[in-house]
Amino acid sequence: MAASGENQSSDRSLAHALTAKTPFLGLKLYLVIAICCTFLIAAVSLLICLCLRCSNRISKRRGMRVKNSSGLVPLVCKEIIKINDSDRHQEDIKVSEFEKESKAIGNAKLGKEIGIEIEAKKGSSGGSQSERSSSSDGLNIGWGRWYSLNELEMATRGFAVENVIGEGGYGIVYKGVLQDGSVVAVKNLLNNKGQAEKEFKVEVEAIGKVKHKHLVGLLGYCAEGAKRLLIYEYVDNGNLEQWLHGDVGPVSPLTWDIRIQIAVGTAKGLAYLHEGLEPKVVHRDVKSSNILLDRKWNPKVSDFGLAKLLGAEKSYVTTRVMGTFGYVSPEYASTGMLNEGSDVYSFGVLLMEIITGRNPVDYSRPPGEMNLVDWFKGMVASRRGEEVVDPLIRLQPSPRALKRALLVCLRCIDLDANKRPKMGQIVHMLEADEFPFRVEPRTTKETAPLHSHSAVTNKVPRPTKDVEGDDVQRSKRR
Ligand SMILES: Nc1ncnc2c1ncn2[C@@H]1O[C@H](COP(=O)(O)OP(=O)(O)OP(=O)(O)O)[C@@H](O)[C@H]1O
Repeated sequence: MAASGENQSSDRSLAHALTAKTPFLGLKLYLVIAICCTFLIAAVSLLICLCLRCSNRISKRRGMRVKNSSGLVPLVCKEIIKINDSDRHQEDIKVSEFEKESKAIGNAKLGKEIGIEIEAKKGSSGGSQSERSSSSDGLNIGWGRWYSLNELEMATRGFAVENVIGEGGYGIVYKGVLQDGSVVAVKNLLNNKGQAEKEFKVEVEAIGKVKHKHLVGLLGYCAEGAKRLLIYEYVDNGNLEQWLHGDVGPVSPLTWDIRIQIAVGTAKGLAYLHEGLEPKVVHRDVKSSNILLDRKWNPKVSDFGLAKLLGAEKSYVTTRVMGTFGYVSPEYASTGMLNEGSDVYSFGVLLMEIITGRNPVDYSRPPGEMNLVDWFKGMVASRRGEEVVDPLIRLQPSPRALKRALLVCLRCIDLDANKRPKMGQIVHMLEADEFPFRVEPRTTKETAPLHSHSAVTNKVPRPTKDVEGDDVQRSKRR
């Protein structure tokens, strides 16, 4: 009884204490306790949430490391190192532009590869410094790889003067030997902010994926700090300009057949850029110093720095006029309107240069001969076509072969860009024995003299399907 009385009195005093007012805002004790408990629960929940997010991030990072260690995607690119959280929003914008670009490029494989690169860019911003520096060496980037500056310095013996192969408008080109013994050409782009970097981006993104036996392959690039370098396959026999205009002695090693082989290979490389890619690529700087040669005189078109991607739906793009004096088509020079017809014109000038051994513009010649195109047209118009052949060619071409080559030149430089043949047609024209002769009346046409451009194109049948297309094959078989 006494015990139960004690219990009752302690319950009463507890209830009294709980309902008693506290100094905290005059609230009753049980209310204060309830508020404290709520705060505590909220704080604990918040803490648990934070821990969960943290562990999620760690496991994501681990997952990425595993993926990267398989070599599927590069962990980071040096360019990405500079990205910090404050740049994050900016970077997201860049990535979406990048995505747009990859869509514009249109090539499914290319888009996929760029997609991988975007993933790598997005994921890399959280990587540690040690991860970044260790992963920058020799990473596969789908079409090529990133090279470290250190690796290139070793390859070129510290960019030694003795390793310089040449110098172009955008930088110095060095010969380099990589650690695995492979020889490369390293183009060290001038640190000229606007242009060089722009060229760099165009080349890297657009040309890296382009592989063709008559195009100089881009193997990869290096971007460290302000340095921008492009690494190309090394082509070991100089460029066409050196062989045409250099001191080769009284007889050129470039025979007529070799010259035509060079012209055909070049045309094939350009045809691939214009017709084999979607969207097409216009080279914009077709000229003899951009035709590299191997020991068997196989040509490789180089220097895609000026390349501009054309959207499939566009027939031309308007852009700032670039290219090299003497090779630029009149409509491109005057309006800046560029399409593959401009490359065809430049190819026509290049073919004239190959045939004649003359520079497109040569101020050391008499006034009437300074401009190759004008002189050439004049010579053909006055039926002196045989006289335009390079005097350093010992064995003259047959009249038939010469006529074919001269006619291709004239077709390429047609002032009406729409009338110029496509590069693919040019390949056929240069290779087809029948061109520009019909199969039957060959004997009579063969002896016909060459006339001026317009006269020739009127008299001789234009290379329609009969000459350029399937029918060529048929007539050959016949
Ligand atoms: N992949 C390569 N392999 C071997 N030599 C090369 C290679 N790329 C360039 N060269 C050499 O380096 C020289 C400079 O090349 P680059 O493309 O920079 O300039 P360019 O074509 O002479 O002039 P521009 O910049 O006006 O087009 C070329 O003349 C060429 O002989």
